[in-house]
Amino acid sequence: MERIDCDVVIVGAGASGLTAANKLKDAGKSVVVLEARDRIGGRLWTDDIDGAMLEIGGQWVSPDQDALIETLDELGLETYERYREGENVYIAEDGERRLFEGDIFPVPAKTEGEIVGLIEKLDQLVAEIDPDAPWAHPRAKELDEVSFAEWLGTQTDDEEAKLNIGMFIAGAMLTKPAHAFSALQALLMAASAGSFSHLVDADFILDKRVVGGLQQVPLLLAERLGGAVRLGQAVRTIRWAGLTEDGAPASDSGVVAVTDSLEVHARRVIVAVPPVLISRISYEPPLPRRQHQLHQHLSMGFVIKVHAVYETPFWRADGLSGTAFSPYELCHEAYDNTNHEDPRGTLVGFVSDEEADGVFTLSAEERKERILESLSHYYGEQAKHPVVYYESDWGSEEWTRGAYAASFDMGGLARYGSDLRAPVGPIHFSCSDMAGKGYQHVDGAIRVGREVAAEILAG
Ligand SMILES: Cc1cc2nc3c(=O)[nH]c(=O)nc-3n(C[C@H](O)[C@H](O)[C@H](O)COP(=O)(O)OP(=O)(O)OC[C@H]3O[C@@H](n4cnc5c(N)ncnc54)[C@H](O)[C@@H]3O)c2cc1C
Repeated sequence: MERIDCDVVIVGAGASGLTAANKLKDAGKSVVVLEARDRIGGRLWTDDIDGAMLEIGGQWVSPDQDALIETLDELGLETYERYREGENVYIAEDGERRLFEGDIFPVPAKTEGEIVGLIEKLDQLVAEIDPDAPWAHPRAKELDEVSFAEWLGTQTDDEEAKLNIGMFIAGAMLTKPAHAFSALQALLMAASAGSFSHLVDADFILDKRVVGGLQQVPLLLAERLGGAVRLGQAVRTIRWAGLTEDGAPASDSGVVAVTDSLEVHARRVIVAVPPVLISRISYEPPLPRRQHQLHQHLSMGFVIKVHAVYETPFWRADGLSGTAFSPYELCHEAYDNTNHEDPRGTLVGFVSDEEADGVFTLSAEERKERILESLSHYYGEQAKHPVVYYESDWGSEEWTRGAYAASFDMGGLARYGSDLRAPVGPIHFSCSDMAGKGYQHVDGAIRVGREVAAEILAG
């Protein structure tokens, strides 16, 4: 077994762990980053699939994400705007295809009124929520005990309004059905992006992409660490001294992170993995009861990101922006995802939660057919014939287990949220799925990485 000694060992070479590692290194600390996969980046993964550059994981940057934007500037990365000229498509319950401009879907006037009213109501509630402490809201417990679907039902009986508003958080963000998470969890999701209106505004939330791909962020962050990142090193065990009865570290002997071939001895460890994977590591002695409990109340959402590349962005010639929504379609949202200066056109569509479960019961061929059929409802027959087709399936990725990120079950956020990021002796936690601002996004991963590094430097 090879032994390495350093100040801080970081488990996970995603954006969060690598940000923390860079901040610590810049402050003069020695760091080692242990990564289970044979690549850097975690949920950021830009790859060549059949000759097309695809963003298999995260890709969009919105204007409020200042931690990510600062990092892009520091790394010298350029951004470009998502194509958005022309009309958007909405498909109604009866299958009618309607074109529209702006954010509000072309629905009957009564439904439109309900949608506008719900957005206003949600914006007001979201303004009361501190994304770093949603559990501190005076009605946190009450809002965490009602599902978002039920809460919507208390506001309106207009089914189409409920489905559309639900979609912005359920299918499009937490990627769980609206009955599976609380109203408080929905408010956190919106508060983390600044307002509910921001989530409704595709031009805001899906504003820019990075030339050459967003995986360059973790790749360049890793490069700055020299040889400190070790790939193919799944951390199996973390040894530490435990806590005394009053919660203080039992000794200052530090930690040992153990993989199949390495032992890294350090003063502190940052476990920078999705929270659902924290308990995949054995802790000797075990983590306290509170962590044992809280880690069982988080789960990953599930979405298939579908990439379809065509010889040309044919929809543009039809006057379409590529932006398309329908709560009644298998692909509930889809966009023009053409790469910077690429003559070929790319569409990206999303199949979420129970719809994703459903299509994974089909053969790969049938699934592709169903998904392309859905895209063709938005863009016409040509959508059925891509030259490259790919489904990002993060549910099958052992070191992620879902997409986009983790959220609490009903009641879990108010009950456990405040302890999610609390360090346990020399063990610290960092991940986008623990962020307030930028929650579930790269921006949040960077923010938490910075904060955990500062916490260690201050201690
Ligand atoms: C399909 C998809 C689309 C997305 N779209 C966007 C988007 O457009 N914009 C946006 O901002 N965000 C998006 N996201 C979310 C964003 O990618 C993540 O929030 C962010 O990358 C998470 O970074 P992280 O470092 O917190 O975690 P991760 O990237 O998950 O990194 C954790 C790392 O830990 C490693 N690991 C796990 N267990 C161990 C272990 N025991 N030992 C060693 N290593 C371990 C993993 O392999 C991984 O590399 C998307 C995510 C997905 C999946």
